[in-house]
Amino acid sequence: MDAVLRFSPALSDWVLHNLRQGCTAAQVVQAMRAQDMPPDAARAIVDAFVFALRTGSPVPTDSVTVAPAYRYDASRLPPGTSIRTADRLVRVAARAAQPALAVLNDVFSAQECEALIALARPRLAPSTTVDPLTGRARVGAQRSSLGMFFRLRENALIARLDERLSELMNLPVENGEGLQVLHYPAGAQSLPHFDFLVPSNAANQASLERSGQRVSTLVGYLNEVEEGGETVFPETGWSVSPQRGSAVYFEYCNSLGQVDHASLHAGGPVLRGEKWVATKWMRQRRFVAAAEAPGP
Ligand SMILES: O=C(O)CCC(=O)C(=O)O
Ligand SMILES: [Fe+2]
Repeated sequence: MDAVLRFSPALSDWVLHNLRQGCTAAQVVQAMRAQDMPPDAARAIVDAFVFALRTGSPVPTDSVTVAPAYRYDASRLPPGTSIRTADRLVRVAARAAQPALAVLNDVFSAQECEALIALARPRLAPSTTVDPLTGRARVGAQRSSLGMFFRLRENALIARLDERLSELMNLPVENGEGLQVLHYPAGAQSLPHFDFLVPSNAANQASLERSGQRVSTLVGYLNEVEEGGETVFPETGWSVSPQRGSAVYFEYCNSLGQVDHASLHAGGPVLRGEKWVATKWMRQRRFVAAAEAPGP
């Protein structure tokens, strides 16, 4: 059951100030605990502010609603130090539990990476993010990358990769959104964001009703970045370095439908060279794009 936690507007101003100055959530929680705030209350308050700032929702002024803590299910990723799919042996380089995350090597061959880049390059357009307030695609103030989507199984290569990622992510191919390729030129980045759709935004309702929540992401690295471009998880201090053919996999929606705020992540600035990634997002149910949905 949700509980309401009240606090002074002065505390609200102080939390906001510190987060805007670049303090991490953990640092702000620590400072509140040092002032004898109970740890769970400090965590819930700071979490609500981080969520509001990252999703463009209104920031709390004197109270937050505390939802039950995220319950971690067993990871959908198959166990073991390597995972054999129909056509490939993927090696598990590292796993973390909270958020459920893994670094995977040999997900894509060098030839597959090159082919994906060559197919995507002529179709790139300025990346959009889903506007957290309207739910509509918006050319990104949050991103400075270029992107495109393949249709599910649109050619033999994409069909093979859709199958492989479905096996790794342990959900049907049909639950996947079309593979997205992003290109970050030098200097580009994506700011910290959640991949799940913020349910409180009315404009996300239609997509959530059609296909359910996004539950997991696999970001595959298609080239060697000379410097920078790590995928960073600021809530946990994790950072994954891009390496051609490798991927970072993470989960953020459990069987209760709760979403995990620890999955906040960003594409760090590309300092030298360029960065290409292929991203697969999985839904709770078959993915139905807006264009396929029956009209009103
Ligand atoms: O570029 C990255 O490292 C992260 C990409 C990402 O977060 C996304 O595509 O949603
Ligand atoms: Fe993301």
